[in-house]
Amino acid sequence: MKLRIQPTTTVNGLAHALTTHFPTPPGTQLDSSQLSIWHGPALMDANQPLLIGYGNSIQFPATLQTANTTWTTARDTLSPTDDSLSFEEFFSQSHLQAPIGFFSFGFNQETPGIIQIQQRTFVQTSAGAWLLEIEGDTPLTFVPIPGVDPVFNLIDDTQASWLTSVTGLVQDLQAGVAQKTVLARDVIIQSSTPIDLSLVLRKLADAYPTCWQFAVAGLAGATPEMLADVRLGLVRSRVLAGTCTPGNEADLVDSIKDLTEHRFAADSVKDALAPLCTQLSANQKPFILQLPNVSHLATDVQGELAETTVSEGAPLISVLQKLHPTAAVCGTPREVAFELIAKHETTLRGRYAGPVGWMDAAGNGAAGLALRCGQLQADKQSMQLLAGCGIMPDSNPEAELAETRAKLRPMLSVFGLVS
Ligand SMILES: C=C(O[C@H]1C=CC=C(C(=O)O)[C@@H]1O)C(=O)O
Repeated sequence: MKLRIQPTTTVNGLAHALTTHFPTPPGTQLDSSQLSIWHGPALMDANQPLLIGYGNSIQFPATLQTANTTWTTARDTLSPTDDSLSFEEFFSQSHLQAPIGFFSFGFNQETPGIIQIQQRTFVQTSAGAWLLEIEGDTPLTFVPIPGVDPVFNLIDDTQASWLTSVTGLVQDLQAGVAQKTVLARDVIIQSSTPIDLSLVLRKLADAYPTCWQFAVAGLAGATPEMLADVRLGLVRSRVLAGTCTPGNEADLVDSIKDLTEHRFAADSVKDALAPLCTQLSANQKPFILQLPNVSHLATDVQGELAETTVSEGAPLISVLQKLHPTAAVCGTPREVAFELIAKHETTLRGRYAGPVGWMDAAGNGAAGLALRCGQLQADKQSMQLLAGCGIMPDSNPEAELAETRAKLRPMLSVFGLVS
């Protein structure tokens, strides 16, 4: 297949990019299941590209373990058209290797993930903007705008069973089975009309500018946690664990429970990255990341990747294979926590809490942790929203339940479902 790359007009943010480069015919909206987005702030000194993909051209099922070969197959299907910028010219302008793909992997190996290169991909970096389009594909398709305003309904019937699960897990933790385990629960949003994820992400971008907005194959949200940004031989990660409601940060920095919970998560990242890096640094003490709905203890980690990590396959994938699942979404020790999740959690995580992001042909890119998000269902009118908490031996189940409510708030607000 052939790919045409052309410079295009730069835009001022996500909303502007969508209206300028993905205009819909009158009376239609974008089909949420065909939309991929990556948008968000710089992490340390690494600016994030703004990426929007539409039209599911090249789609491969993949797990993190198969991702290297899957990505090589996917990217090698494309060569430039005669009237395209060459891939070398595109690289010299953007520092990205064409083509560019989106991915989203499951929390566990059994869950199918996806790698895809889309029919039209808009790419904007600090150096300019480009459109990457697969030649000769069928025309892009859109869905009709319903004639009536949507009505949203929330089904939140997991609170009681989750409290029971947390109580059982706390007993196991107090008995010394593990030190920390993350437990998640879900709620369902039902809409009277097809959900427009482009609108959802525009609202999240406005309300949560310090988070990374993402959408891949119907999984969409705004995550505050960067699992790994891998570019130019460097890896950067933001680890979050330990949470309070805004205004209670002074207690958070003194809470032994939260500091310990955070240390497990930060150590899991540093320990996984150390063998892959020649040099690794991190904040000595966690800092506070303030979001509108919650504040977190945060640690930023940065490393120089060893030559072997960079030269074998896609470096981002190699890093993710070692990192995932960190103790921010699984627990400590990892294998025991994984078993405790299987024992106590009744939620189907799917791709929630897995890596989600983008990658260029050379395997550089970024993966956020798919948190504060929802999965669009097959009917395109309902979404499963998920939120989890790091449970410790001294966790209070009611307080953890309140924390899930706070973590669900960004997505619920978009639908007007919180007061
Ligand atoms: C698992 C989630 O959050 C993780 C990330 C930050 C803080 C967390 C906590 O304090 O429990 C969790 O480890 C979620 O948002 O669903």
